[in-house]
Amino acid sequence: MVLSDLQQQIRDLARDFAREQLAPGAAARDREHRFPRAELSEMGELGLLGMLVPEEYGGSNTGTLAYAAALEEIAAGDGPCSTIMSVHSSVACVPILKFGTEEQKQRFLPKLASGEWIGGFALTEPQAGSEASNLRSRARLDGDHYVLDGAKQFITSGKNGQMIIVFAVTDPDAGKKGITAFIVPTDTPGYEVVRVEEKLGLHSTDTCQIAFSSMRVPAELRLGAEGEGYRIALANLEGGRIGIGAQAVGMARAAFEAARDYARERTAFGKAIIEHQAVAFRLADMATQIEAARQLVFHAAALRDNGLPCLSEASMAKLFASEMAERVCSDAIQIHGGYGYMADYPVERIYRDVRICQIYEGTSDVQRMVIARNL
Ligand SMILES: CC(C)(COP(=O)(O)OP(=O)(O)OC[C@H]1O[C@@H](n2cnc3c(N)ncnc32)[C@H](O)[C@@H]1OP(=O)(O)O)[C@@H](O)C(=O)NCCC(=O)NCCSC(=O)CCS(=O)O
Repeated sequence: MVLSDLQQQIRDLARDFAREQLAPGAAARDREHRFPRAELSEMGELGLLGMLVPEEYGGSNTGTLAYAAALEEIAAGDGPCSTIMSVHSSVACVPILKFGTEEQKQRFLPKLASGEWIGGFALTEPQAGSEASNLRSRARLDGDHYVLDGAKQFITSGKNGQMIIVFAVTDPDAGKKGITAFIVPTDTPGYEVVRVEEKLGLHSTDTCQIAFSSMRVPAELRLGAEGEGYRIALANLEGGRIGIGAQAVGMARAAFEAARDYARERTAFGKAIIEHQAVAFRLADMATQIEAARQLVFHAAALRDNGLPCLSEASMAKLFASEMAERVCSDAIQIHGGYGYMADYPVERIYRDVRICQIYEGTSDVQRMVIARNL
């Protein structure tokens, strides 16, 4: 897949920003568990947080392929920033764009596209991960408000974000067709961050358990029709999975580049270790796997840009890229030897950050289920 001149320019802008503004502070933010608020504001100013939003709503409207290329670059500079960007763009902005009323689009998209607001997506519950329709959160209509009660788990930007798309059951007898989506500003009374999870990687993102107790959401913030929520969730996760594939490629590439550069510098047995065939072949395999994953991601993105079905292709891209990325990051550590295991070198952090790509927005086995259903 060859990017157009414009897509290359957008990718290069993201690459320069990620190298100059994100990568230098990534280790410190990881160590200090610091949310990248200033960095996100800069990303908003550059148009990187509104890439899937049309200009009329304040976005840069670059399309999914340019978005995937840019997201790879952001991920190569800083995995956590790419997670926030991916969730914000694919599963917070796009649902409003696709299913929102004109009033909802006017009210929320400009703030999201500029980065003034960061968005999230709350489908998962403590008992409902892969079986996403098994929701217990309830929403009942009371006058001109819905009243929401329940809990959500693993919600990116649940604390530091300003708006979350929330899924809850409005008709318990209707199964998957009883789920409804809502746009919930996080300052809504009754929205509570119960805890921010401690986790293996992505330390500068907030991954939250959220509780809603008698949370009153105005009826005009219902997204789509009553009962349409599950379809909205799955349709947007399809796009989200392309983004996570791109993130995985970017983090794998960063680990690969660190290993390649280290192999050029480090000597053993009288020569740079890259001149040893074992190391050179390992690097060649890593580069090949990264390129293969990138092409799967770009292919799914191009299908989506052309309005073509890409359910399986999005799952294939996420599955292959995320599993590839763990192998490549592990190989990158191996090439660094003992130093690769130490926090002084970036591969240790990237290895921790990339692991989640096989889990969130659908585990590898969920992707296999989706692919297998469509064989
Ligand atoms: C494992 C699953 C894929 C199983 O799905 P289901 O069997 O429950 O769903 P279906 O019955 O097939 O579909 C229901 C309904 O939706 C329509 N649909 C499905 N996919 C699409 C699509 N891509 N585009 C449009 N519409 C779609 C389908 O046609 C059906 O409609 P009708 O009944 O025909 O009208 C699924 O459960 C699954 O994906 N599980 C994983 C969930 C997951 O990824 N969770 C993570 C959420 S992320 C989060 O909450 C916070 C973390 S974060 O990222 O911050």
